[in-house]
Amino acid sequence: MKSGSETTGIVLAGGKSSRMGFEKGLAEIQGKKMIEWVIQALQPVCQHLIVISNTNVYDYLGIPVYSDIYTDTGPLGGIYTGLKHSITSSNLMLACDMPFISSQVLQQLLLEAAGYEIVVPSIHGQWHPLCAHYNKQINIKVEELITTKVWKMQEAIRRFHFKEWPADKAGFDARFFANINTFAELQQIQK
Ligand SMILES: Nc1nc2c(ncn2[C@@H]2O[C@H](COP(=O)(O)OP(=O)(O)OP(=O)(O)O)[C@@H](O)[C@H]2O)c(=O)[nH]1
Repeated sequence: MKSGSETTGIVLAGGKSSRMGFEKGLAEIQGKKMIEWVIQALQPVCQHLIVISNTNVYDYLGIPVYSDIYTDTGPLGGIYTGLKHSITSSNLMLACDMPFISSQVLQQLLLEAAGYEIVVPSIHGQWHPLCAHYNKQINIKVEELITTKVWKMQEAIRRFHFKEWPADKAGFDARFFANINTFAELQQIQK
């Protein structure tokens, strides 16, 4: 394990992208792929970066890509695989379809992390568990939840010592946390 002050950025890109119709991390917004926007935001605040995906389309990024240990278990399965491969206690989990996230939000989230197993940002009470801080030590319990089919993120998070961080009260608005799921949403953004 690396020193306590280091953080791993874990990009979740192992979903089916069925609503987008193609691998959504590769969708382009202002000349850059969504996953590249996400990595750009993570880079200044993370010493290590990994991607969790079940294809080789992200190999070109030049950062380690790992495939899900438990398949078809949704984001929680991706979180498990990410934490398993992480070599730091501190981990920023980020979905590949959140291109508007910023380093400033992530930096602030890191400052909120001490003393909790999970810190989940919220905007007007709406949680964003796929842009959140996770301690590696929770992974044994995450595996238990997966194998007992507790796959819903909110239900899973409530089993841990967690904190909700109201990001709106810190001056960040919903746009930072927007995720792009459909081709129509992508076209709207590209206009
Ligand atoms: N590693 C991994 N990531 C996942 C998995 N399911 C979803 N994700 C990621 O979690 C984020 C949110 O995923 P969703 O949009 O809910 O699901 P999706 O399967 O990607 O997309 P849809 O098929 O359109 O629902 C995205 O970054 C996904 O890549 C999974 O089984 N494994």
